[in-house]
Amino acid sequence: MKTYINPEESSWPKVLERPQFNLQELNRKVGDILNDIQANGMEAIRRYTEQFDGVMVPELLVSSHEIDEAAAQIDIRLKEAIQQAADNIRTFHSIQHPEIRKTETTPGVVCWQKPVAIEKVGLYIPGGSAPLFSTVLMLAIPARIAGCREIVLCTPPDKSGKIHPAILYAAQLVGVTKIFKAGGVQAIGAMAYGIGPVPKVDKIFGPGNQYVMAAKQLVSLSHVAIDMPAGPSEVAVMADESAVPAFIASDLLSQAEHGPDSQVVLVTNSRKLVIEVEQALEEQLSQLSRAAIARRALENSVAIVLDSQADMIRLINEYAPEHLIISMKNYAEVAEKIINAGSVFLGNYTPESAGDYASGTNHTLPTHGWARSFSGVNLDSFMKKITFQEISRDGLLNLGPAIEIMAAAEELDAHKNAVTLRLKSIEDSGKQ
Ligand SMILES: NC(=O)c1ccc[n+]([C@@H]2O[C@H](COP(=O)([O-])OP(=O)(O)OC[C@H]3O[C@@H](n4cnc5c(N)ncnc54)[C@H](O)[C@@H]3O)[C@@H](O)[C@H]2O)c1
Ligand SMILES: N[C@H](CO)Cc1c[nH]c[nH+]1
Ligand SMILES: [Zn+2]
Repeated sequence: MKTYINPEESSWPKVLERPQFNLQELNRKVGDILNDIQANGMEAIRRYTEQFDGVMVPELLVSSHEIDEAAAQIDIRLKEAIQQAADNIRTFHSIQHPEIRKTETTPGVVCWQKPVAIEKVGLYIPGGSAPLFSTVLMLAIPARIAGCREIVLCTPPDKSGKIHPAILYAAQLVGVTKIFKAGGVQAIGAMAYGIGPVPKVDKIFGPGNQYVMAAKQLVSLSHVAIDMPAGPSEVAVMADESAVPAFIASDLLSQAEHGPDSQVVLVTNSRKLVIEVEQALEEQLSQLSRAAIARRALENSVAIVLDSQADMIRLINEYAPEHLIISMKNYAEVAEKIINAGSVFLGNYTPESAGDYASGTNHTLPTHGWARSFSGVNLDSFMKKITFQEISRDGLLNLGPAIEIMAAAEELDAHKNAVTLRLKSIEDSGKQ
């Protein structure tokens, strides 16, 4: 981790720069694969699965036998943990149900908005370097609560053509309707276009590596909606002298171990803390199975010392981290001033892993600064809203003249006429 002491504000964008992809090259490569999939369907999907996942998969659809087999392989303690996490995720997302509220905007003019589930959703579950079965819970539980009719899941097969049993177990537990062995761009193309046994879905959800993220963005230009750009994981920690260096190191490493393109950031007003965190990082790294990945992510990462708390807050809002941990004495006060972050974790006893797995909040969150404008996945993500209105005769008498004047001013006679004809009929019926 590189350390910066009171960097000039003008240099913050450079200091906070995220690992860059060659976007043009990435989009060209991913675009070519998508075109091939559109043109050659299943043959292309099998070919790319062999090329990128190293396995030929004759049948994409996971059978009920494979699902039963997986359930038998899961340890009872893992099943209980998954159940506890699922219950909390269900509780937190259930309270997000929007109310239907009618309002009378003008006497006789009643308007309301009704949330309706998106019918067919596609969930992408990363599987390249770790089987993220927790992401199954994060996506399928709100999809079920929203009432989505078809919940399709794609995830890459391993070298023997199998899917990790915990992914299959979690998927059947929370009501995924079909599971397919497809990863990366192949999976996104299959769900966007509807290829072979994979149905075309209306919206694709889920995180993934740079290829998955680029594919989601490309198919969203013309074929399907997507949740948001959710790419390589990141965390920022704001800490003062009340923080525990070992806890901070563990939180930084928990996101660094996701992938070499992850980024972690420490912002503090204490130089001593930076030194202690660096020592703790070294101690903990030696015990991690994914130490090599985490070390590479730490090369993208920074510790920043800022003497003023107001500057710390401004810098974090500029960075807009996917996850933010606030380990400061006055964390509640600081949290109030955060305007750009995917998910915020308060105090010394709230590790970011809690949100990754089991506290109930969603871990599919905007990365790469997209937290400035996107929310993480929530119940609303699986719904669209239809507006309704009903206007009575009196209502049209009250509102009609304004519509006529506005339509005339926009020189749209037919629009005006749709009101004028009705007003005239009301007038005529009053004369009889
Ligand atoms: N933001 C979030 O909410 C969130 C949540 C969980 C995970 N993540 C991130 O998701 C990512 C998961 O990445 P992953 O790689 O482990 O799994 P992945 O499933 O996203 O990607 C694996 C797939 O990438 C494709 N691929 C690999 N090399 C390729 C190449 N050269 N060209 C084209 N396609 C290629 C393969 O088809 C493979 O199946 C990590 O970066 C992690 O940080 C983010
Ligand atoms: N931290 C990831 C989101 O950025 C989610 C995750 C899944 N499993 C562990 N962590
Ligand atoms: Zn994580």
